[in-house]
Amino acid sequence: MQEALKQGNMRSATPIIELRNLSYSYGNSKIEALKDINLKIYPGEKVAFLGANGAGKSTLFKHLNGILKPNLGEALVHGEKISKKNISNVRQTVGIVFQNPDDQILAPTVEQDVAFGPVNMGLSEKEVDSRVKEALELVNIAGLEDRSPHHLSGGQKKRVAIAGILAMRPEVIVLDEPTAGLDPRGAENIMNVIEKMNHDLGITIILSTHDVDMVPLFADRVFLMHHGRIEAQGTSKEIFKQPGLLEHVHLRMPRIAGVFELLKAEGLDVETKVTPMDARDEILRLLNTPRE
Ligand SMILES: Nc1ncnc2c1ncn2[C@@H]1O[C@H](COP(=O)(O)OP(=O)(O)OP(=O)(O)O)[C@@H](O)[C@H]1O
Repeated sequence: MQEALKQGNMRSATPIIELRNLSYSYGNSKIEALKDINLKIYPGEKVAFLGANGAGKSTLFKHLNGILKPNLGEALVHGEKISKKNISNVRQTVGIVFQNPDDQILAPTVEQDVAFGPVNMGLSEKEVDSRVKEALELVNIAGLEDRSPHHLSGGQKKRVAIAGILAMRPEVIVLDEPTAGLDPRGAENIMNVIEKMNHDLGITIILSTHDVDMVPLFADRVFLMHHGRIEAQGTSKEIFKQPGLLEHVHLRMPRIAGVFELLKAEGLDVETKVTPMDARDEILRLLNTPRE
C-alpha cells in the first residue's frame, strides 16, 4: 500500500472507488438491500467487508462495476460516475470474482475460459496467450490449461475465476467470499494469491468474508455491514476491540481477541490484540511485568 495511505494521509489521494448516498432495492421489493451507503476506497488498499448473511455485501459489490444501478445516489470510479458511456472502461478497471465460480466459468477449457476477457477486449492472439500464461502462473494453476473447469476442485475453480479477471489486468479486484467452501490450507493459499496480487501488482483488493480470524491478518480497513447499512468502518484494531458492536452485527471477535477479553475478565491489565504477532508481544510484555 502507498506510504501516504499507511500514514493515514488518505485525504491527499483520490479514491479509486466512491459510493455516495447510495440506496438500492431489488425489483419491486420494499426492503432496501442497501441504505444510504457512503464510502471511499483508495488505490492499493486491501479492504474487507464483514456482515451476517443478507447484510448487503454482494449487492454492494455489484454496484462497484455497474452490474447493478443504484436507485438513489451514485457510484464513482476514479472520480467519474459510472454511466453507459464509461461502463466498458469501468469493467476493465474493476473486476469482480463472484462467490460461486460456476457463475463465472463458461468455456470448455481452463485456457479458453481465462482467455475470454482478453479476447473480448480485442487484444491480439499473442497478447491473449501471454496474459493467460501470466495469470495462470500467478494463481499457481499452470498445467491445467486443457482441463474442463467444471471438473476441477472448488479451490482450483476459484483460481480459474481469479485468473480470468487477472488476465484483464484490472486496477481493482473485488472478491465475494473468496475462501468460502475451501479447506483451511486451500483458504490460506487463495489468501496468499490475493496478497501477491496486491503486493506485487499493486492491485486494490476488496473482499467479503465471514472469516473474522483472517481479516486482521489481511485488511488495511474493515467495513461492517448490517441490514443494508455500513454500521462501522476502521482498521481491524479499531473494529475488533468493540465486542458490543460485533455482537450487534451478529459477528464474533477473532479467537485471539477473545483470549484477551478472558484475561481482562481475570483482572489482568492487558490490551486486546487481534493478530498472532501482536498477541505474542502483549503476552511477553505481561510476563515481563513484575507482579505487585
Ligand atoms: N436477486 C435478488 N432479488 C431480490 N432480493 C435479493 C436478491 N439478491 C439479494 N437479495 C436480498 O438483498 C439483501 C442483501 O443480500 P446480499 O446477497 O447482498 O447479502 P450478503 O451480505 O452478500 O449475504 P451473504 O453473506 O449471505 O452472501 C437480502 O435481504 C437478500 O435477500
